[in-house]
Amino acid sequence: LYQVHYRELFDLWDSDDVPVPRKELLQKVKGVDALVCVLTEKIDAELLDAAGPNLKVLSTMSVGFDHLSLEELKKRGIRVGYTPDVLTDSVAELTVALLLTTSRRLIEATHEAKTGGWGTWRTLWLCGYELANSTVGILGLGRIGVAIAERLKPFKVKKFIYTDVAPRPELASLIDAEYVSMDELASQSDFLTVCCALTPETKDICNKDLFSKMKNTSIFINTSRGGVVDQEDLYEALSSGQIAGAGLDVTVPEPLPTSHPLFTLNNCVILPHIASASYSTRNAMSALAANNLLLGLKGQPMIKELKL
Ligand SMILES: O=C(O)[C@H](O)CO
Repeated sequence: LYQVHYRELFDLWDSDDVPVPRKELLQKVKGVDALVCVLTEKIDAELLDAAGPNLKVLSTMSVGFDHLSLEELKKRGIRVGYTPDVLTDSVAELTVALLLTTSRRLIEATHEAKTGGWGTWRTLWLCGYELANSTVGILGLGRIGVAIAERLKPFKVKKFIYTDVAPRPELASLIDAEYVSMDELASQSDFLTVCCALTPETKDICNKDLFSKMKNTSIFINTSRGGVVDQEDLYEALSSGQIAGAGLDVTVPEPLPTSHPLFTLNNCVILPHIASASYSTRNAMSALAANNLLLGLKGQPMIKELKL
């Protein structure tokens, strides 16, 4: 009985291997009151039209919301829940792991050890860059940027700097970070980590112009969204030695085709968008997404709701 009831009330795409095919989603969404989605689903006018006027609540299991057409949602009076905060620790932890993997060349090193490249101990072999006495730059200071800096501080970082649309003194004071211009961020950072959301303003913000101002000993890290980086410019900067290395957890597109030129570079570490992928965080994200949805359906304030 429970199952029959359940099936009448819910429709679940029960596969973690492939996203729901768009055609199927457009059919199944028809007439629903509420929808939970992840970042692989584009929630745009076409989908909202297919859902129709019953749809009152959308809950995305993500902190990012660049897959949602906020304007279209607002126009239709649809409330939107999302999942900030619960993933901050996991994303910050992975960012530190990716930074160290890139700067200390761990992927190259394990490859050499496994494939016979490990000869005698050599003075400059596989040397990288260390955090001690470095300047770490944060592009877009929010909860995640602060959490990354808090984790990096014990590595004896000398200075934290950040840029954003405007100074964020409250957050910056938590990590003693100095507000600088974009140009200063580029030229002073030994490690530059991107933590901003993808918006029309930040699209391709990490481009030739930024890379050309960076030191050729600096490491670029992105765990936000691939769209903030001009990947052709990044390839150029990495292959010409303009910058020392890059660690990316996000790309355009995702998955990044295995034939992509960035995969040919030893100084580029690419992860498949796993920053929040810990069991506890994904559980917390899904519980928050479900609770946001239920509260929205009851007409109550969601735990985490986007202001449209
Ligand atoms: O937006 C998000 O939530 C991350 O990219 C995936 O956890």
